[in-house]
Amino acid sequence: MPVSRYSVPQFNPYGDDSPVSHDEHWPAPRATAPIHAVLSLPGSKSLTNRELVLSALADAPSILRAPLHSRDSDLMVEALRSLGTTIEEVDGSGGFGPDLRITPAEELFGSTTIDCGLAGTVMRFLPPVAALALGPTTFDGDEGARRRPMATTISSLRDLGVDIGDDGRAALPFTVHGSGRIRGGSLTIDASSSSQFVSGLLLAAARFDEGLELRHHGDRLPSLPHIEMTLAAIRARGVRAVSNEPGSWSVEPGAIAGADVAIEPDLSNAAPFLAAAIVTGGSVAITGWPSSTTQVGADLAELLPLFGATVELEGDRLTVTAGDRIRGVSIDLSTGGELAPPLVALAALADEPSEITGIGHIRHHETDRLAALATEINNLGGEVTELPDGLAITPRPLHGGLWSSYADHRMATAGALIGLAVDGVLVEDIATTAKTLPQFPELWHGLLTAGA
Ligand SMILES: O=C(O)C1=C[C@@H](OP(=O)(O)O)[C@@H](O)[C@H](O)C1
Ligand SMILES: C=C(OP(=O)(O)O)C(=O)O
Repeated sequence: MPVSRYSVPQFNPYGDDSPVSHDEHWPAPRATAPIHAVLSLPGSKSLTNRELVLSALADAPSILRAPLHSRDSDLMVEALRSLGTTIEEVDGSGGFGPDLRITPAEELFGSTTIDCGLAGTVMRFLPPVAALALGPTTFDGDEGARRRPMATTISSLRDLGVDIGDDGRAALPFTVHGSGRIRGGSLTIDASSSSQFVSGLLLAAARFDEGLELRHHGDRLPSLPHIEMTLAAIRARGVRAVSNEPGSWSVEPGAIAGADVAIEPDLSNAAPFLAAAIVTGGSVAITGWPSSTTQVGADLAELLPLFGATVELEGDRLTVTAGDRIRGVSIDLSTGGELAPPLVALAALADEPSEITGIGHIRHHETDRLAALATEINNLGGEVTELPDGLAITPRPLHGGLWSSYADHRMATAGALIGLAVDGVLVEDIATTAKTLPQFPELWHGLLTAGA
């Protein structure tokens, strides 16, 4: 499988030609004055990977403008190419790499192995696509990917009549023996550990003979806005896709249209940058902020004021300005669990205790994020306690030390955020930010030099 220019081994966060090892310890820059910066960010991972899948399943070519180019999106591109989709780079309309032209295959072919890396969107969105291909497709990924829940993807495809072998495994690696079609119909699944189980089925469902009536049965359903994002992306391609009642969705069978889609900036990746304003007593503005969006990162406009900040949206520029103190918060973050790492780091720097709950499912993200955040903040002198579905954070004076990233991009950026306020924080494996934002170290250094 070709290694793309954004893949981790070749990614150098320092901007020169020397190779960067995952073992290198990155001295997190310490802010000595309030940050005042304006920046723009690359495209959304969640939107890019949905649009890539829908484009591959469409009945005509598509163009993605300003898509994300990162490890997760490159893995998706390579996987779809290996199933027969043509994906070409064309002149870029954004500042972060080329646009993409996607020409669907006449017929998708398996007989391939897909490297999922650590990308939830690749491992949960592509098995249904592989079932629509002819021939076997083996899915595998990083060591950490083999620990992520896959049982619902596997059992749901089996319930739809797809052959996934039977070695008793409910995790990567596994092989989908695609027959080129899925009958579809009614299906009940347990998506309590990830909304991606729902999104993966819905994205392919218009290509099932009978479409899909999908129902969730389980004690909770995290990340609902991501399911709304999936439905909106499908509808924008001319397919009827609705949620009839909470926890139930239907997609009618039919052609998925080709489209010309502008990908919004990644608003979840905006979180550490906006939080940097609060940590340093300054202000940070992000340009290209959409006026309406399905991205859960838009909730930062309501979440950051809870920490005492002011948020203003003027045109396409969202500005966060620090208050005179960092307040503690009590938040249920079940809809936006991917925002937890930067918000927990912010809470560790507040002047009163916080509780962030509703996020038991983030134990199944890139790493067990509840354990990882508690361990790393406590190693620096903090007091964070794990709750069954969240964290209790009591701010303590923090000291420098090594911050482990656990191959988790959001752990690495949370360490950088703490390092702004604490001397001597060394972030292990900053290169892991290439999962969704290869430019992170460069943009972060840019924050500190802005206006200097
Ligand atoms: O569908 C998506 O693009 C995503 C869904 C969410 O997953 P979970 O439901 O597993 O939290 C989110 O946390 C992840 O970063 C991206
Ligand atoms: C949970 C995340 O990623 P994934 O898409 O791999 O699930 C994330 O980006 O925070």
